[in-house]
This record gives sequence, structure tokens and C-alpha cells, in this order.
Amino acid sequence: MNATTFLLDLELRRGGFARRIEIRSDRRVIAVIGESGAGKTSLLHAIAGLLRPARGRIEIAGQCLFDSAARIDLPAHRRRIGYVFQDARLFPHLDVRRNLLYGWRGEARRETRFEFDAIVELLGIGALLGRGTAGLSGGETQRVALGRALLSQPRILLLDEPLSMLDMDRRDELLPYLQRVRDETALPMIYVSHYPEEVRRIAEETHRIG
Ligand SMILES: Nc1ncnc2c1ncn2[C@@H]1O[C@H](COP(=O)(O)OP(=O)(O)OP(=O)(O)O)[C@@H](O)[C@H]1O
Repeated sequence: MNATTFLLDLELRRGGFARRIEIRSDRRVIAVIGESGAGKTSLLHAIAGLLRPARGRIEIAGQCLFDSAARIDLPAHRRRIGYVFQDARLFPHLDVRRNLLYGWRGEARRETRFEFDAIVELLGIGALLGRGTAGLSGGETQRVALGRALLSQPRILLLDEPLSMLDMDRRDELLPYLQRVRDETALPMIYVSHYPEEVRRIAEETHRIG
């Protein structure tokens, strides 16, 4: 991407917590690192429309999602964001296939860029489709969560410490899938982590907050 991909200039407030965050980057894949409590998750929530900044502007890939001065505040469902949480948050009452299909509804069906079969192949989850979520390993769970996020046909992908619940061996297993998603989807991505060595394998540029 040639133009500025990420233009984030905002002030976050949450209870007694207040933080100004300024990130400007023309890279497609950036990482945000910082100590626990620095505001990384809050930043992703603000981008996703789950937390309203006290003031500021959020522009990603040329689209303005929030601008307090211009009174722009797109509702969360119109921001077209794929969000992968630390703890995956799969639906326990649905099998893997239905978890994936949950993302692929409504608007996402009308504008399909990431096809079901292609995503299943990309993430290597074909053998899991008929299974419940309870018996999945941590790495399998996160791959399904990634698939669900991609099938919602996002324009932006936000990853909040997707490896943090995994032990070292499982992290090494999941990383290549994250790299495939990065390389094959061509989506702007923000990758949040505590660990500089992990983000070096994923992101083109790292921003520290806090
Ligand atoms: N719902 C809330 N109400 C009040 N304060 C909150 C709320 N959620 C988070 N905070 C506070 O906001 C600050 C930033 O939290 P946030 O979760 O964004 O940090 P983080 O950098 O993602 O931390 P971690 O790496 O531990 O996940 C913390 O001081 C936290 O206690």
C-alpha cells in the first residue's frame, strides 16, 4: 500500500486509565507492543468500535472509522473488522463448521472475497469441521477463530495476542498459519503482543505504546 495505511491519533479513557496514542504507518502489517495495562486491547476495541475514544481520529486504508472533530463514528458492524481474541471465544454449542459459518452471514455473503473452502484449506482445518469445540487444542481453536474472522469478509484484521494462551511448541505451530494469512489475504493487520521476538516474525513495523 502506498498511501498511509494506519492513521491513529486518539485519546483513550477507561475508568482511571487515560492514554494518548499516535501511530502513523504506511506498512500493511504492524505490531503494537507494550506492557500489561498499556492500553493495547483498548486500542483494538477503539478501532473495532467497541470503545469510543475521548477524542481523535482513526483512519485505516483510506477509510475514516472515527473522527471526533468531524463527528464521524461508524457503528461496529459497518467497520468490517475481523477480530481474533486472545481466548478465541468460539461458540461452545456450535461445531467447527457452524462456528466458521457464523462469520459468513448477511452482508458477508453478498460480498464474498474469502471463500469457505479456500479459508479451510489456508488454515488446514478441513479435518476439524464436524467436531465440537471442546476437544480442540489451543492452536486448532485459534485457527478456527481466524477462519471465522476471515469469513466475515473483513477489510481489516485485528489480532489480540493470538498466541498467548499457547505453550512454546504450539506457538511455533501456529505462526506459519498467521504468516499465510498475512501473505495471502493482503489485509491491513494489527498484531498485538507482549513479545518483540514474536512480532518480528509477523509484522513489518512495530509500535510501542505506554
Ligand atoms: N472495562 C474497563 N473499565 C475500567 N478500566 C478498564 C476497563 N478495561 C480496561 N481497563 C483499564 O484500562 C487500562 C488498559 O487496559 P488494556 O486491557 O487495554 O491493556 P493491555 O495493554 O491490553 O493489557 P494486557 O497486555 O494485560 O492485555 C488498564 O489500566 C485497565 O485496568
